[in-house]
Amino acid sequence: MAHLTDPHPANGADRAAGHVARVRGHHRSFGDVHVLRAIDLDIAPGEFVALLGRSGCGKSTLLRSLAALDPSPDEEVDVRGRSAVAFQEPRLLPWRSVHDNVALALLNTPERKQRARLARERLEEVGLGEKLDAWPLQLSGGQAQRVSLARALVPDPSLLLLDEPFSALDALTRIEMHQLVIELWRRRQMAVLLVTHDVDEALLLADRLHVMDGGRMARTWEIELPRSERNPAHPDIAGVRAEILEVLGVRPTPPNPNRATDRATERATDSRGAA
Ligand SMILES: Nc1ncnc2c1ncn2[C@@H]1O[C@H](COP(=O)(O)OP(=O)(O)OP(=O)(O)O)[C@@H](O)[C@H]1O
Repeated sequence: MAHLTDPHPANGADRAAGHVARVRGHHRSFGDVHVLRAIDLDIAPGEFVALLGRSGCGKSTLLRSLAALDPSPDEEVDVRGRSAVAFQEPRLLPWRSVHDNVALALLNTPERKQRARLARERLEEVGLGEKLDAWPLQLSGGQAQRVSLARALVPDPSLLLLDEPFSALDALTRIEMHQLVIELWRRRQMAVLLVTHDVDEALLLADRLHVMDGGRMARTWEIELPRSERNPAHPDIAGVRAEILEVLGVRPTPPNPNRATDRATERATDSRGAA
């Protein structure tokens, strides 16, 4: 496992050559408040990148720049191919069926039958083929989040942006969603940028972790260990975890490897100074 402490990783140039996203010297201010300061980030095709940091450090603002939800100069933010976002709240229309919530994202597909087929396929992909006619209010939180993911997959994104999509879910549902996202990422070979407060989630899912602090990239880690071996008790994982918590200013509490839910429930939240 390589620990890259330089905010400008040595292999950044290689990544930039075939990137889906390249951010260079990106600044963003709201009035007098500088929210993003000289951000550099490269995401290669098929990479899984996690973005951690205390509340207000600018994670969602950076994600919004990558999703082109906020305007950014082309020379600062360059995203190739299509990007799509799923948010913490599924943002479904309650008066539309599950199927229609996904089909509505297919407005560029003029033919109704084709829209219906594509919406069904996306919902089957996230394991909701049986819920086409259900109403959003009839769904569990995890199912609603699956619909949100199905909708994000509509444009076949080369970059999927996930803004804390699992943080409102119970621990066991979160574990199922982790499996689903990894399955989708492998099958579709898309890049994923996951914004999360959950250090263990980031360590389990991502190839590369960035910690932001005060609008800057503070530190980067690359995780080369196969996901199947990413046990919280593994010395490499435990070591990186401790380093991340230190950068976040959180006193670590060791996870109990005998309880699967510990990994999902223990979170380094911003509001508490110590865990
Ligand atoms: N449209 C806006 N207008 C003014 N200030 C904003 C706007 N969007 C974000 N900010 C401010 O920018 C800062 C960074 O916000 P951002 O949502 O990016 O942080 P974050 O790291 O994602 O936080 P959290 O983890 O709580 O979601 C915050 O202080 C926030 O209040």
